Amino acid sequence: MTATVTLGAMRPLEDAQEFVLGSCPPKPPVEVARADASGLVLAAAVVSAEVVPPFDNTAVDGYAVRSVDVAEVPVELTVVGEIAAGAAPDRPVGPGETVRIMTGAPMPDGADAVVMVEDSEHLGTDADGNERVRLSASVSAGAAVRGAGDDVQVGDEIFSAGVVITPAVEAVLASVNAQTVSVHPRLKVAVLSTGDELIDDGSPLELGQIRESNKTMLAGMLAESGCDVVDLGVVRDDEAELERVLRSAALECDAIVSSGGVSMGDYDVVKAVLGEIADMTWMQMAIKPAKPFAFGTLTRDDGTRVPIFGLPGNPVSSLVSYELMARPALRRMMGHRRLTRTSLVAIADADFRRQPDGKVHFARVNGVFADDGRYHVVPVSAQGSHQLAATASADAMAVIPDGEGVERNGEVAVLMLRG
Ligand SMILES: Nc1nc2c(c(=O)[nH]1)N[C@H]1C(S)=C(S)[C@@H](COP(=O)(O)OP(=O)(O)OC[C@H]3O[C@@H](n4cnc5c(N)ncnc54)[C@H](O)[C@@H]3O)O[C@H]1N2
Ligand code: MOO
Repeated sequence: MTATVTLGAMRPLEDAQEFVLGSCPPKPPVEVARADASGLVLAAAVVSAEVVPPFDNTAVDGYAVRSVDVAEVPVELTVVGEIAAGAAPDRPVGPGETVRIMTGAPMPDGADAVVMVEDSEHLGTDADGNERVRLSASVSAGAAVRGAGDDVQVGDEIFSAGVVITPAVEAVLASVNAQTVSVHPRLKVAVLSTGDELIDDGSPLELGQIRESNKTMLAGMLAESGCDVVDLGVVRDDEAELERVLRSAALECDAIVSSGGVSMGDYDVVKAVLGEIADMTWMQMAIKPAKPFAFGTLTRDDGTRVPIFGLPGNPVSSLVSYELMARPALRRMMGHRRLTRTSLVAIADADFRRQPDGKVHFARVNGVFADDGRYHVVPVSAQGSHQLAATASADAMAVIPDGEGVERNGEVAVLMLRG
């Protein structure tokens, strides 16, 4: 395989994103049990085979009545039975009669409305042994009755392809007895970090060593994106070992995310190995941070192309690169229609000064929705690409176009990082 090295010219972000998305098509649909589908994206519309609610039922606890019997109130009626939720009525309601009924219970024949229990007074048993109640509210036909099918009818297309299976969607699927659904499968994504300087076993650091942190972050971000994560650990600077790990990950996983080794280092094991076994493009993107980025595919024997995202090693750059490059692509593979984070126009509560350098800057910010209804942002305290401590609690990234920056009180586009 040959590696394409883009030197000199920086690639516009949108161009790089389009290039990556083009190699990350949605995974073919699979039929899965509803219980395993939470968070996944429907690949086909769901048409209901059942009605919801399945029968006319009461919306309140009270007395099922014939509405004509309560046209004039107060009125006394004979209580001829009781229907709890889950029970079936065993007799109709005749003139002058009522049935005590609990929320959700089926309406008995004859009754066409329900008087709330708050509007009743239990009178006890009369001389003939009949239980009597006085009702003080007049209700019209249909009052407090939830008709069969007034939520979902047989044949309704309740969800279209592309809908995300949230807990509420899952509940509706349960309510119409959809036992399986056609979805884009959950992605299994391998994550690794590379470099002999990385220590992840808690041992004391020697000069030159640092603690591994990117993989910890990326594994969490992948899980947050709805992927199953396969942690490949820290792979040492050993070509044979890295090749073995990557090849085996490509057999088992739908995508691979690595951090480190994508910049200009004289000799880099990641570059050497990926250049050998995958079809990689090494880019310098016109953004800061996260300028260096690599993307490619490793082709399995069966022809499946497994995307590989080579994120930069600097921790903040790794985070930004994941957000801008890997997350949208992985979401596309999982069938999501909306690939990017929520964006909005915010008010800069501080100067966002910068110098022209041909790049779009992504400043990490904290923000609040203020009383004026606008989102107000200030930069986090440190903006270096090695200063993850400041970025970790950022709410959003402010997009500062090439130029002199944005002045305090000016408008600035932001990409939300959470929520
Ligand atoms: N001559 C140039 N040097 C650099 C350039 C450039 O354009 N020309 N770009 C800089 C930029 S921008 C970035 S970002 C970094 C990207 O470097 P690499 O992706 O090659 O990553 P490394 O060199 O391996 O590491 C960079 C930095 O990050 C630390 N790191 C790496 N992995 C981890 C990890 N898993 N956990 C925590 N920290 C990690 C590593 O120790 C380095 O400090 O290149 C610039 N250089
Ligand atoms: O991507 Mo580097 O992002 O500017 O530190």
